[in-house]
Amino acid sequence: MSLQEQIIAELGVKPEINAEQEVRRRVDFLKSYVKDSGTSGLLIAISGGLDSAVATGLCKRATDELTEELGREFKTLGVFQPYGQQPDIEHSYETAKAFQLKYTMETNVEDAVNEVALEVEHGMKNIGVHQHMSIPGKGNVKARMRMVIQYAIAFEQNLLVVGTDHASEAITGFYTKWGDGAVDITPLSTLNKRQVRQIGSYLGVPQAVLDKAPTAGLWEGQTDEKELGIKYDDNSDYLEGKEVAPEVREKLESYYRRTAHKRNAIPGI
Ligand SMILES: Nc1ncnc2c1ncn2[C@@H]1O[C@H](COP(=O)(O)OP(=O)(O)OC[C@H]2O[C@@H]([n+]3cccc(C(=O)O)c3)[C@H](O)[C@@H]2O)[C@@H](O)[C@H]1O
Ligand SMILES: Nc1ncnc2c1ncn2[C@@H]1O[C@H](COP(=O)(O)OP(=O)(O)OP(=O)(O)O)[C@@H](O)[C@H]1O
Ligand SMILES: [Mg+2]
Repeated sequence: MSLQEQIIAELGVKPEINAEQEVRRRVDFLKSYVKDSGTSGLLIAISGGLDSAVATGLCKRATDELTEELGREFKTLGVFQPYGQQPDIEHSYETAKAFQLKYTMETNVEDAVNEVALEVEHGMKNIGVHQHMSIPGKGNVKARMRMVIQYAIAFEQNLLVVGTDHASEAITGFYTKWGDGAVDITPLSTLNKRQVRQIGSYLGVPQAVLDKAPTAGLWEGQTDEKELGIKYDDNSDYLEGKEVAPEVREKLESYYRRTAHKRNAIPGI
């Protein structure tokens, strides 16, 4: 078995999908998990990007169907979490509107993130390091602060935190460990980015969101493809078992190996 075949098997990616069937399967998965968990629904952080828009569509269908079938209300709560001013925040609001979310809120992470950064910089002085936090380091604090706030709200409202990780991110480990990677349930797992977009189009994700370049939004000008040096088309081809250029294969497999610690259970002795 080649490494490509092993990765595809581990991440459970199919070479092609039927959007309608995949949506049904994933909505059913969310419904049965929520029902068994005894919670009141789902919390999804909406960034204005594609993955969270698709997850929002799935969550809303699941909680609407549960409400109808069980005769009591199940919620999908959409949480917008800008750091200061978010230039594309209108896409988050458009997503919530497209899926007719009844419950939304905005929680700005800027002050909390800057407070953490100040404490880190203060602490580092004690070991003789006099510098600001690095841009990627502070980016990870943003992702983790979002997670802290999501879990605080989820606890208060008896909700589960929904993650947006999918196979194209899992293979590269392109998420913050214990940040956006720390969630209760991942309805997009086993899909590559092309398939996430296919499902998004089927669900009615706003066109502007379907068309935009994927970004973590952790610093100005950041895009996934620029940071990783790999196009999602190539990443998706690889996960569909297709032949890709040798340099693409090498890069993907190198990210996969380096980020194994994010996908594995915590090592102990
Ligand atoms: N071998 C090992 N075994 C166990 N743990 C290991 C380890 N190597 C590092 N670590 C730990 O992992 C930490 C590094 O991992 P992590 O903190 O995640 O940091 P890292 O993987 O370096 O950075 C996160 C990456 O994900 C991207 N990201 C973040 C958030 C959202 C999105 C998005 O698409 O929206 C993308 C971000 O742009 C960046 O490229 C180290 O500080 C260390 O604590
Ligand atoms: N500004 C934000 N507000 C709310 N949630 C956010 C924000 N930034 C990131 N998130 C959360 O972190 C997740 C990971 O971000 P990621 O960029 O991978 O997904 P996305 O933005 O939904 O889609 P895309 O990858 O196409 O940009 C998001 O899906 C969302 O749940
Ligand atoms: Mg994004």
